[in-house]
Amino acid sequence: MTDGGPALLLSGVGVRIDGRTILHDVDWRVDAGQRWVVLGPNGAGKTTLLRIASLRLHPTTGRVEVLGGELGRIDVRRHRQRIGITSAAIAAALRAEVRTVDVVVTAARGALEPWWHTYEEAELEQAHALLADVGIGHLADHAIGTLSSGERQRALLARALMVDPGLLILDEPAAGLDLGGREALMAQLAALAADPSSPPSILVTHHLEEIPPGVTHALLLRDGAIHAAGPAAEVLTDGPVSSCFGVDVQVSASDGRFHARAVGGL
Ligand SMILES: Nc1ncnc2c1ncn2[C@@H]1O[C@H](COP(=O)(O)OP(=O)(O)OP(=O)(O)O)[C@@H](O)[C@H]1O
Repeated sequence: MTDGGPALLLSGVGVRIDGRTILHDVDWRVDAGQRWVVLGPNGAGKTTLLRIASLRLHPTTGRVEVLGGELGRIDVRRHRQRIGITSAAIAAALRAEVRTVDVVVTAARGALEPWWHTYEEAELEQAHALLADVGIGHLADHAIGTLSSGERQRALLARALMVDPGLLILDEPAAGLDLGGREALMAQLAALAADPSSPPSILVTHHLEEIPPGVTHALLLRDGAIHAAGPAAEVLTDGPVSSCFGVDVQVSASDGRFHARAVGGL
């Protein structure tokens, strides 16, 4: 983090592609100690928003500041190195034969293959320690392609943490996991959230059940615009969630977890 400033600051951000508005007038601030969840219907613009937050897309309008650097005035490649990210795109880009520990350590150079760079013993030790932290230390020497989906997600989480990030971005980390895999990941993310030294984070999901305990804030996106944003306990409630998704839902919360179910006829 930088001088107590925001990890992420978006002002008047808009994205237009081929004459179509994908994001519109987004103002958003993520501060130290905050853990955000971003929710919204298919096509709402969540992935586009994450691409901007991770410095992978320039907006058409507005201002983007990440970890103290303003987009347009920073070396984007170097700055990206300070953002830990897990996404299906990274998972898909990994060659199945790469060892799990190499999937983690290569993040230190922004690489996907171990032979492109040399790594110090201390970096390999850190990668092993991170795998142990996320509960899969015993799989360090296994090829990433042999891991279950849940184990792979945890390996990606370790990879994201390898860069000692100032901002952690998790794009649908629980997508496709079975109940056991999802709950193990939720426990892992809850432990991370409970650690005061963890960086601020942004997690995108489609399901309230995939929000880990410890999330502090929520942003609801609809049609490319912010529908609601603020403390999770206020935003993740019947009214805002129902109107965002266009479905009458009842939201319940217990022990830091959220559940939504439709009420009335669909
Ligand atoms: N490169 C692009 N060219 C054209 N349209 C795009 C491009 N990227 C995104 N879009 C469109 O922008 C809208 C928002 O897409 P985005 O992927 O950000 O939504 P999302 O909220 O992540 O959706 P989902 O929940 O389905 O993953 C969609 O209608 C999509 O088709």
